[in-house]
Amino acid sequence: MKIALLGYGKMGKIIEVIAQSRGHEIVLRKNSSTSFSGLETADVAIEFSTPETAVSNISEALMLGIPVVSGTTGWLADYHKMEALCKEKDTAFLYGSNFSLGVNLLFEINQFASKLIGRFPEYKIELEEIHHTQKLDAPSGTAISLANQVISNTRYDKWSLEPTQETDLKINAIREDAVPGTHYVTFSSNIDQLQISHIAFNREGFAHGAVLAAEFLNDKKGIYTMKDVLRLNENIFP
Ligand SMILES: NC(=O)C1=CN([C@@H]2O[C@H](COP(=O)(O)OP(=O)(O)OC[C@H]3O[C@@H](n4cnc5c(N)ncnc54)[C@H](OP(=O)(O)O)[C@@H]3O)[C@@H](O)[C@H]2O)C=CC1
Ligand SMILES: O=C(O)C1=N[C@H](C(=O)O)C[C@H](O)C1
Repeated sequence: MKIALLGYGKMGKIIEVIAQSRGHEIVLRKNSSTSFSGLETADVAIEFSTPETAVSNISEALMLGIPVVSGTTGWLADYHKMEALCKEKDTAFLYGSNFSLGVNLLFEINQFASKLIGRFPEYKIELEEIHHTQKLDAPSGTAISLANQVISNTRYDKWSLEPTQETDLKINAIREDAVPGTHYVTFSSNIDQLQISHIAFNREGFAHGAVLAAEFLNDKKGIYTMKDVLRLNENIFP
């Protein structure tokens, strides 16, 4: 498969290594100062750039009818525009706030835990994410995905970095040198605490998931998520 990398920073460089080890060819490595030359030859584009440049990068590929896997966070206010463009160009699009297997399993556990524990008002719910100091957005895309799950299952109605109402779900965003990505969801009462978490030891899980998503999207049309790639829609209980 011929892959265009839209964004060639920390993630783009690890994705390159994993893609090549799986027999794929990189036909474009785009950063802030290079052109889109070579994009037209790609079977699929993998986009990890910046919140400000994600929409233009994704649009450029979709306009050419090239399927796009996007992992950039902090641009989701425009998600519906990319969905519409994908449908108009009859191609494929997959966005994931987090491509690691571990976090996608955490999403399944959080869906269940928030539905179950959210029935008991004595438990207050809070989120915390810790990332490296170069990260441009806060809170993380993953924390927003986790928060949206809590909000759809509990009394909380919106997330906030500085909550003012009882129904605001607090997200604590911490920046520390060199942390690849840590997330906690904590359920606390006056007498005890339950907690679920994911701690990434490096960026390989994100990059591996992105390459799996690109392989999945190669022959598809439509809008997909990591649930489709990892077949998490299938009922695992007999
Ligand atoms: N979904 C997931 O699983 C994960 C998502 N992410 C997200 O991915 C994004 C990228 O992360 P990361 O690789 O760590 O960030 P980096 O800052 O290391 O890399 C960003 C890259 O984007 C490039 N860039 C800037 N402008 C453009 C442009 N106009 N067109 C193309 N590329 C451009 C930069 O180029 P230059 O160097 O020239 O400035 C740089 O190469 C972030 O939003 C992050 O939150 C990160 C990890 C996992
Ligand atoms: O910027 C990062 O590094 C990461 N970004 C993603 C996010 O915002 O959730 C995924 C991962 O946590 C690393």
